[in-house]
Amino acid sequence: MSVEEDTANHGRLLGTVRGPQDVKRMSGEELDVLAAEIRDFLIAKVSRTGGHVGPNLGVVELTLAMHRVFDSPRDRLLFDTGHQAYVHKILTGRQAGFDKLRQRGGLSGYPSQAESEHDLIENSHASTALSYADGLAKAYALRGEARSVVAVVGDGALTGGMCWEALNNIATAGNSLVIVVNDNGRSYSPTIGGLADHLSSLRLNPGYEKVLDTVKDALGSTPLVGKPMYEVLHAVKKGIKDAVAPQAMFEDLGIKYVGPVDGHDVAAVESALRAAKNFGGPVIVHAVTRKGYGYRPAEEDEADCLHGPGSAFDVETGALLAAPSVKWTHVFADELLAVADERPDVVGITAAMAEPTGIAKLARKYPERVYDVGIAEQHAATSAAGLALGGLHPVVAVYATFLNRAFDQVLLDVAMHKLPVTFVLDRAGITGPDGPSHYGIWDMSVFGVVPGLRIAAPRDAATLREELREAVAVNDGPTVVRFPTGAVAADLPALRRVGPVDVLAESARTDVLLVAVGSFGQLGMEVAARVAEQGYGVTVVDPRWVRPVPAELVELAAGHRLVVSVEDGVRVGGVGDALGQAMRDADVRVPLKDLGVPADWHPHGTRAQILADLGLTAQDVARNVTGWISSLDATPDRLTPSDAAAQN
Ligand SMILES: Cc1ncc(C[n+]2csc(CCOP(=O)(O)OP(=O)(O)O)c2C)c(N)n1
Ligand SMILES: CC(=O)[C@@H](O)[C@H](O)COP(=O)(O)O
Ligand SMILES: [Mg+2]
Repeated sequence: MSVEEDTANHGRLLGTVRGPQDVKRMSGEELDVLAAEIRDFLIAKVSRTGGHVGPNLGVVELTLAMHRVFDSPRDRLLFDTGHQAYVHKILTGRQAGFDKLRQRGGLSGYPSQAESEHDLIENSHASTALSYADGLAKAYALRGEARSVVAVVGDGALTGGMCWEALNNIATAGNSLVIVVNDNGRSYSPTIGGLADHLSSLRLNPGYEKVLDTVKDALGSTPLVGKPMYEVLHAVKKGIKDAVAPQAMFEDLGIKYVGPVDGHDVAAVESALRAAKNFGGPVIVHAVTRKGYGYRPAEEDEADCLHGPGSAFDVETGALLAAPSVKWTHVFADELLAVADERPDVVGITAAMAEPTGIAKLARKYPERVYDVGIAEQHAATSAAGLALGGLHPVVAVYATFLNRAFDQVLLDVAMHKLPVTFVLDRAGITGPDGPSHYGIWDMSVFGVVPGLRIAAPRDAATLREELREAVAVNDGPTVVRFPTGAVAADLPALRRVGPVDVLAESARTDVLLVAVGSFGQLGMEVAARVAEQGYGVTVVDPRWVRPVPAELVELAAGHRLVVSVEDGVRVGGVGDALGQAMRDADVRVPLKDLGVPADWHPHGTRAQILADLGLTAQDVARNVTGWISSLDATPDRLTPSDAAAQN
């Protein structure tokens, strides 16, 4: 089936859209049909690949209006977080790519400059778009370029501190700039905080609740997929008005406010955007939308409106097709609850991701002991410091990649004060579909330099439970427990423990000490088996607490001919690097090879694919180890201290 045929199957009009200019000349009726066809397309495609179906169903009309009012790429359209840019990609000639959405070599789930001149921000971390917009608008003003800058920012992203730093500057700069607040009332779950309450007070304009409910009921009776829903959407075009109301919070900042406008009415959004475009200064257009709009399984998904199913899902129900598995997150959630039952001082913090991080389980039993701070990881870290100063032991659960932005807070607000805060980093290491800005590969290097901070990397469920308990038992400094995405690794019992270090395998020969960090424990066992076939003895160890490097690891190194470390984190400054330094400090002159992730922007794909691309598989590591140890045989004069000691 050709791309045209495939696209046409999702709608006659959609098949004619090759770029933004094709939507500029469409009539209102055609736009309603196109919006329905785009929804049909999104549901059909993303249900096969997984992805951010809920957020994108909520911005169909919004994105159509933006591309009709502005001239991308001369005018710059920015998407905060970027997970809601699928419609933008559909309108900018990338419909054919959706069959390989978020797959290696296929379409990124976020804007990508390599894909299109229409894309700019590739970082999937929230709350950055307004800062980019401020900078861009200043550049165009200074260069005398009459180009519009439009930034779409979600109500969730707006709870991030950077947004307010940007708004403060945007107001002062006074440059022409359009900020579209895509207000669907949710991050994953309902957006928290005073700002969210303020936005909802605007949304509660009686005109909107009634009309949106009418739309919802009408859409509810429409077939989910297939025949376009335009007659229903068409029926609501009339009767929805822009409500241009002065808004103290924003206007006092010096930023004009337009809205709230119904974000599902192309004409209404267009008129608001045109007004904003021509205003000659910064303007906020407050668009009220529904996450998952027009797709009942998403609209009715209490947890997160099908925010981002990680894989294929059933179109009729929205349920994932893959068989459920026990995830690292589930093990953490269960153990945290068990700890909280015993420790009334233990509290939880989430940055708008209670369900994805497992903290929601604690919140369901102890709602008063869990704090959702919004998408505000910096605040989460220092608020945790406050909680600790108040005599509690906070557990801050975030994805590893998102803690990067709170380095200063962890270093100087938590660690310098030697405060008992535990950071649980889910999705540590290579994750896969979300690509480079989601890879949690920096934590063991970046936070490994923090004085007094200890990092644990469990290898399975048993050690996750054990190391979480060890972490919350530490009361003289911060701790980190980090684990990867996906199904938890099978339990891997230790033969014996040397200090904090678990010995997983050993042999009569002590040729190689293989330091398998965290979930690479199983890989280490497979490597040992492969290398043993070549006649060499491998001792496989799991340090468990990887930073600072345990002294016992250095002692074990001294008894071997070669040390190899392998970690799901960047090499530079990683565990292997730190072990090498510790060995040098102890004058242990055994050759060390440290394997890990190169510090680079690695493409999206599956976790397994990316690790294979990086040579982080048992087969590749075994081949390298065998090569290294056999080359040592070939150069007997290069004795190691252990060999020399053995000769005396
Ligand atoms: C710094 C950071 N923290 C957490 C996330 C995870 N995350 C991705 S989308 C999202 C919710 C965004 O809500 P909103 O901005 O309202 O956009 P919507 O999905 O509602 O369109 C979150 C928390 C992130 N991308 N960046
Ligand atoms: C956009 C974002 O940051 C999250 O929605 C992310 O896509 C979730 O990833 P997981 O699928 O690993 O929960
Ligand atoms: Mg939102």
